[in-house]
Amino acid sequence: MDIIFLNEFRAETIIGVYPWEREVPQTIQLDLEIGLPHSRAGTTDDVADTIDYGKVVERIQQVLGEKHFSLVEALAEHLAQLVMTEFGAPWIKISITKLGLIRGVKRLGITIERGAKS
Ligand SMILES: Nc1nc2c(c(=O)[nH]1)N=C([C@H](O)[C@@H](O)CO)CN2
Repeated sequence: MDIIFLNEFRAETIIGVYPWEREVPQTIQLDLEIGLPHSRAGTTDDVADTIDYGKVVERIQQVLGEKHFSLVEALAEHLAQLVMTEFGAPWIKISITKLGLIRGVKRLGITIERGAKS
């Protein structure tokens, strides 16, 4: 399977379980590996034959501006389902990282994998 990756994609969103987190946007980091349904683009050299990673970034930024989750688990699940259904990815691995939120912990978050990797 061919895999597109997006590393250290940083964006602002409202996320968290505490009242202050419902008011103040936080910078989160997203790391994605997105399986492609086929490897055609390697020979056709045509963006129509792959998943356009620019469009994935735009769509995720839109979601982060519009939807507010409590848990990193829920955000990861939502984005995983979105990329699979809207972009036709058969498999995705996504990590959501909160940065420097808890004293003594540099990064914390979740990694999930959905779909089938061939
Ligand atoms: N498993 C999780 N635990 C916690 C989460 C979370 O998203 N998943 N979130 C919080 C708070 O929002 C935290 O980020 C603030 O310190 C606590 N635990």
